[in-house]
Amino acid sequence: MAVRLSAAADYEALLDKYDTWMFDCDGVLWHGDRLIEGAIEVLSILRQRKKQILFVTNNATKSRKSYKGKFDTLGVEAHVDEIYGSAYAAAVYISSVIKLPKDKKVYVIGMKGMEEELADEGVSFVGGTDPADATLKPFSLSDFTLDPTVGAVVCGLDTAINYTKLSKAFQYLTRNPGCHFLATNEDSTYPAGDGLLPGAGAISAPLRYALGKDPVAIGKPAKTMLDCIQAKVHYDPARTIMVGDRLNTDILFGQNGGLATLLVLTGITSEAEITGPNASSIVPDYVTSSIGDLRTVGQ
Ligand SMILES: O=C(O)[C@H](O)[C@H](O)COP(=O)(O)O
Repeated sequence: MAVRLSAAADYEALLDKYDTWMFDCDGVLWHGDRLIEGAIEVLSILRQRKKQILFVTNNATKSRKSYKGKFDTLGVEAHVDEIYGSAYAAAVYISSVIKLPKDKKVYVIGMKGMEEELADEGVSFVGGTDPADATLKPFSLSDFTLDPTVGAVVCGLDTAINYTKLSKAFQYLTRNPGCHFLATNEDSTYPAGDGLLPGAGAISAPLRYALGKDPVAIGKPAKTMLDCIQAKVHYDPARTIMVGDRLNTDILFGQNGGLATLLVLTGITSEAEITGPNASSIVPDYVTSSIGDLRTVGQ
């Protein structure tokens, strides 16, 4: 049963209990480019209390460096080595887990952030934001030249997705022997501004349906993301809390990593999913309405 936080003493107790605070971004700290009320103040209180802060996002559209730019624009203090995105995790997975040979490339369905993280890991890639793949003319196999050096396809959120990209990815995954099928994350939707938009999971869905197989998913809730963080940062799981808005990614990620979990109701998960007859089997340790509620603790 989740503990519903409400009194200042509840939040004060959480601050005493946990030294490392991992924050999801979309739906917890902001919606699109709109900060959630109180987010800046709470992060400032945590820093004043000398807490370790990490940002753990499934959004693969930005690299760690470009995410730092978003934090700066929004006036949120953040340092690049505190930011862990699924594009970074996917690039590390390809270079350090799969150990894709240097003469092999990755076909990218995704945006600049994925390309920047692959480049930072020294991984060659094609596709992505290449204008040649942005064409909206009907895809024809006779116009397509298979690149035999493509050894992996990585699929992330791509707001310029089209039939050409899906068809090229399908060719590589069915005609290049041993070609890896990877997804940065599998979020079905994400909160943007005043509503929801299809997430990365909705981008890879056509490929998994056409192929009849699932990709290896890198982001939350997979432990791969936590492995990337543990390779860079020391933290004590017993004194670490994951703050998220989605049960099947953020909260499950925390549980898979042996972390405490705090669900906020400013993003994807609604009250009906945690109480009543249709409540999810994924039960967070704590629930509060918004991250802004923690402002009630003394500065
Ligand atoms: O890829 C997506 O679907 C979205 O960018 C993702 O859902 C947002 O990631 P979050 O910051 O909530 O982990």
